[in-house]
Amino acid sequence: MSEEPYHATSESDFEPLRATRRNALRGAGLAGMLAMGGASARQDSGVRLHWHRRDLRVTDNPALAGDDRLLPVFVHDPAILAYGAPPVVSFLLGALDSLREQYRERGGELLLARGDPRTVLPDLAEACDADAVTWNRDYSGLAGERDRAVAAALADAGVSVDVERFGGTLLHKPETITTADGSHHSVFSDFWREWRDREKAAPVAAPVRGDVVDPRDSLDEEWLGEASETAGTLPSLAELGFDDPEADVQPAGTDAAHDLLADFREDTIYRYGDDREYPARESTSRLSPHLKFGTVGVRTVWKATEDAAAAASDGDARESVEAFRRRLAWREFYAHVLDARPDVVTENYREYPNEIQWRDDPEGLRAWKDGETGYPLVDAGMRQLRAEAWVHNRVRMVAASFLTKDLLIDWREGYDWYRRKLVDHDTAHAAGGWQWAASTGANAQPYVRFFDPVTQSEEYDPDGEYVREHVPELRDAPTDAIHEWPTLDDEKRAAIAPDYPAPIVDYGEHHERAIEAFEAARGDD
Ligand SMILES: Cc1cc2nc3c(=O)[nH]c(=O)nc-3n(C[C@H](O)[C@H](O)[C@H](O)COP(=O)(O)OP(=O)(O)OC[C@H]3O[C@@H](n4cnc5c(N)ncnc54)[C@H](O)[C@@H]3O)c2cc1C
Repeated sequence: MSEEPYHATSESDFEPLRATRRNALRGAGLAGMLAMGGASARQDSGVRLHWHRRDLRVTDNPALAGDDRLLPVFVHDPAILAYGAPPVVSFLLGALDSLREQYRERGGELLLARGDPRTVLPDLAEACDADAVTWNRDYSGLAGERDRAVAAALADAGVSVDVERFGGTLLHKPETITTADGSHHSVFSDFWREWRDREKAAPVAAPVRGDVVDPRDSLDEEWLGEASETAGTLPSLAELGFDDPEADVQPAGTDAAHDLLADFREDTIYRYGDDREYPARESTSRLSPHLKFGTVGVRTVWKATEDAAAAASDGDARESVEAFRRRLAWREFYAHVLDARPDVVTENYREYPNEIQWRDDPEGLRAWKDGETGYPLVDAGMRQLRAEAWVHNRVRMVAASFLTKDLLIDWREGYDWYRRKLVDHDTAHAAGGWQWAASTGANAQPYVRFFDPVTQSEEYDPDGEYVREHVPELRDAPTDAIHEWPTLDDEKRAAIAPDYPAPIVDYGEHHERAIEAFEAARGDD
């Protein structure tokens, strides 16, 4: 089971890179071409190299504001791609295509390189005679480690540049919202009160024509060589080592993000308060992959909530807007937790005196992944995941609870499957969501949480609409039979939907088993 590793490395652990970097660049797309040429920079000065990562937009990007002329670059980094999967990487390529277009409209070009940023960025900074290198901060252990390594590599290469990290990914950086003793909040309600009441920055304007340099003007032709033709060439999924996604992945790019946000802000946000927990009502924003890759800025989303609140017709409508803002706060809460505890990706956040005795159950895990557990709401969610690379939050929780409590399978197995299948996979929210569902996470509740998949189905999919959409075997089943499927007798099940599986576990028995496992972990008598 693979996961973004967290190595507690410090800057001094990185080997000096200059000696090896020419070789490391060979054969790596633009980076390789850069390596083959000589390094004679043009006379242009005042160039700022901006390294795009999860901020694939030009509007509402604080790192792009300023007087220097901008040379943007994205680096396909094998160390990061190792944790990628077809849905996220396909969305990423769509987002890069859109970003490249935005730069072209401004007379510039997005440089697309492949290789180790510790070698690509110093070479490029040297080649364009950059005064500064900027990027927006990300919060995983791997990202922090990479930031330190790139800063060290720039210094080591003797490139005289200012390195500046911006906080464009969040409304409030981790160090600005803390408990009284300066540590991160582990209780969401405390965090929310403080986060909500803080003033929020407005989105910054996009750079205009003239602010952006064309690399063909900034980098010497001879030096740039073939790269001048291919600077904006996107690799294919196959070239990056990925198959096509199994799912129909939602459109990427800034236009798609802004269309979603505009529709949501005009209408859906006012029913978000009442409808957001009902998967069939399609009342959530679907912005998660855009917020993950930054094809929309969070300040822009916040501004939309201000506009919606100002236009709200009554108190209920304003409360609905507030319910959505609370979700944006969850996003930042988990990013702060990850920043403070990068190990939450692989280790329990909450300590139990004894190990939780997870079960090894390959057949149960397979049935869960394939949406064949015989629990219709769980199966609908797992099939939506494969079909759309996205799942409604309520159903993510129910499916995660089923895996970790009813099957008593380690949350890391579920995390890994979601990572491979979700288009919005985000280390912070995935670790936060999985550990919350598994009762190992940042959570104010001292008790072990269970979601009964039958009552969840009755409450949140009362007409069985969501299940019918994703589980065709149950399309013609009466609604009661959908909810009660796990407790129907075999004869009834065979008469109603002969092709849909019987439940793989008895909920009552397995509920008891999970309680015992958590009591043992807590050391209860
Ligand atoms: C087990 C589990 C795993 C999850 N994994 C991810 C993940 O990998 N990536 C991801 O973006 N979200 C994850 N979530 C959180 C949540 O399910 C999704 O953010 C949400 O369903 C996305 O749909 P939306 O954009 O329509 O959300 P909306 O309801 O419209 O919310 C707006 C935005 O707020 C943020 N948000 C909403 N709910 C949460 C939450 N509970 N935690 C953190 N941020 C939230 C997201 O950025 C979302 O796009 C997970 C939740 C669970 C229970």
